[in-house]
Amino acid sequence: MTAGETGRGLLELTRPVNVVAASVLTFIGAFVAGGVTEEPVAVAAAVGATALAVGAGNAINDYFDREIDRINRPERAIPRGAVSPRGALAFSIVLFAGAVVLALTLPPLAIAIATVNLLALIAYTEFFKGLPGLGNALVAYLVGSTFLFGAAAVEEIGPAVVLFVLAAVATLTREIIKDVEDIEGDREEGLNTLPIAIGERRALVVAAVLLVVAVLASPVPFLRGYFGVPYLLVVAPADAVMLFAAYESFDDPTASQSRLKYGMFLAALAFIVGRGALEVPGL
Ligand SMILES: CC(C)=CCC/C(C)=C/CC/C(C)=C/CC/C(C)=C/COC[C@H](O)COP(=O)(O)O
Ligand SMILES: CC(C)=CCC/C(C)=C/CC/C(C)=C/CC/C(C)=C/COP(=O)(O)OP(=O)(O)O
Ligand SMILES: [Mg+2]
Repeated sequence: MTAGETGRGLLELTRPVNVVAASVLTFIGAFVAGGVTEEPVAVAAAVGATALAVGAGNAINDYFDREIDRINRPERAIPRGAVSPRGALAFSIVLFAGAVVLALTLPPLAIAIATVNLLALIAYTEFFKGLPGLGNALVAYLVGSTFLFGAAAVEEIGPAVVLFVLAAVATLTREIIKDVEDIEGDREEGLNTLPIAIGERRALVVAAVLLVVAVLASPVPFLRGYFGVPYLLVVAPADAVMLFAAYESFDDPTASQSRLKYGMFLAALAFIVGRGALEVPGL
């Protein structure tokens, strides 16, 4: 294995797309709270802590999942031999340490959120992933919490709570669909995920109902005055993509979970556009 292949493997372990996306969510939390210009250093520290924590969480997840991934995802860095399990664990520990250092520079509520999240990231795979729905709910909380974390960094949590709920419910939907996709490997490993516990179709119905609830609630940030009218113009197509993905999940969970992720990214853009529109007179 060359140094370049190992380096690429380590980068891959972090799931850089998720690292960037989660970091953007933390920024949005601070942006919606109106604190980016007043507290740029705190916002940068919160975004950095999120990036390092998500990278660490993904790396330690692949370390703990290395046997499942030999079945479900043999192309991943550890099963294909690009990174050793011990190397992945050491890399994760370094990233976790960096997240702690940055989080400790933040206000008490942000430190509290980071403490819960870092412990949850370490505990997720070993203790929660195999519990029907609980593992999914923990990942959903983690994703939604990024908005709270960014808002807590600038000490104005209010508007982020609605975004927390929307992101958590949409992520819960996607996590359930991902478990349907991974059901064979999870079953081999003795994990009692929701699709294994209640059946694939029932799990997909639960996922679809959750998403419909989130979509119906998606106008709330506009109704509460957190976002301007342009928010509705961007969240509407995002809602349509996510609803189609939920419908698609019954036939093709792989395509569905991927499309759902893009719909959620578009919804995150709607949050940025919606809050930015309030700064533009007349919008
Ligand atoms: C209805 C409505 C308006 C919903 C809002 C949806 C929203 C803004 C969701 C945020 C989701 C998002 C952009 C998450 C960031 C990416 C991330 C950290 C995902 C969580 O990763 C866990 C996942 O299981 C990893 O698997 P994979 O993504 O396949 O690598
Ligand atoms: C704000 C702070 C301090 C932290 C943010 C924490 C966040 C946003 C975490 C995002 C969610 C995350 C990275 C969870 C880690 C565990 C993980 C990758 C769960 C999904 O993995 P599996 O259920 O094993 O499925 P796959 O590995 O096939 O994706
Ligand atoms: Mg995994």
